[in-house]
Amino acid sequence: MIEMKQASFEYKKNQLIFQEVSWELSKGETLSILGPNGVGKTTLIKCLMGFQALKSGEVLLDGISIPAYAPKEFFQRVSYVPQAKHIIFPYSVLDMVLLGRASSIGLYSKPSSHDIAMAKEAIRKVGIENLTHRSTRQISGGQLQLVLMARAIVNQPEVLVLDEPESNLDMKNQLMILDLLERLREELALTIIINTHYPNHALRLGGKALLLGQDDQKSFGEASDLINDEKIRAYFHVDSQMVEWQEEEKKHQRIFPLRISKEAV
Ligand SMILES: Nc1ncnc2c1ncn2[C@@H]1O[C@H](COP(=O)(O)OP(=O)(O)OP(=O)(O)O)[C@@H](O)[C@H]1O
Repeated sequence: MIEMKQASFEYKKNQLIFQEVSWELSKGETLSILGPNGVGKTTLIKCLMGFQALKSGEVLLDGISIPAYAPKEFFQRVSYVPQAKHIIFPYSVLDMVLLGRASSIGLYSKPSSHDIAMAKEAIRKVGIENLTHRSTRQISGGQLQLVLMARAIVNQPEVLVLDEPESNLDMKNQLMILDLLERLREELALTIIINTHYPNHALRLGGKALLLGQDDQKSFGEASDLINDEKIRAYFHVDSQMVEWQEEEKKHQRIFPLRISKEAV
């Protein structure tokens, strides 16, 4: 459904950020992108969204290369959720979510009752109806992240791309975001691509993972296979301990960082 094929990118000539990265996702699958700071995760997401042009390789949506799509169609089908910390405008929650309808509303028109109904439905889906008329300046970071998620789903996209949506949130809000992603995936069959610093969030979300590391390291596969003590040492230079347990017939895995690996020093 969406795939990256042999993708390479450089900001400066002959300084590759990533090289020949490939992965593919079916409809309704999740991809977690993991790797140390500065390795190129955000850059890869920018290339995926077409905000940066690849040096070589391509991104295909339903087998068609992104530049072949009219931007309006592409951005209706593939929606991006930025990190909440970058939002500074004093819009109400409803107006912020309506911004997601901007491409359908037209430059000089007012939102129709249909646009407003869609915005309210998106607000309901993420569970923040009580904030509808609040200013986005007067809500918490976790609540703002939910507003941005409502804005991203207002056009009923097929793919949701999120750049570290849980990074500045406390434990409860992190779990709220993960629960919401799981619910949206179930209810809307959304394909989810998430850039995260938390291997445990990738394990919790399940599906696929892409590991990016230094010296052109890269691995793609099932999150539950890929995330293990050996890979955490190789990619993050940290010794870790995987813990597994059974709950309601379901096997769970979480990985705990123990110390900086001696092998890496
Ligand atoms: N606009 C830019 N121009 C030049 N170099 C850039 C630009 N943006 C990022 N870089 C560099 O590209 C590399 C990858 O950056 P990127 O932000 O993609 O990494 P990341 O894995 O998302 O990092 P983090 O986990 O810290 O968010 C870094 O070395 C960064 O300094």
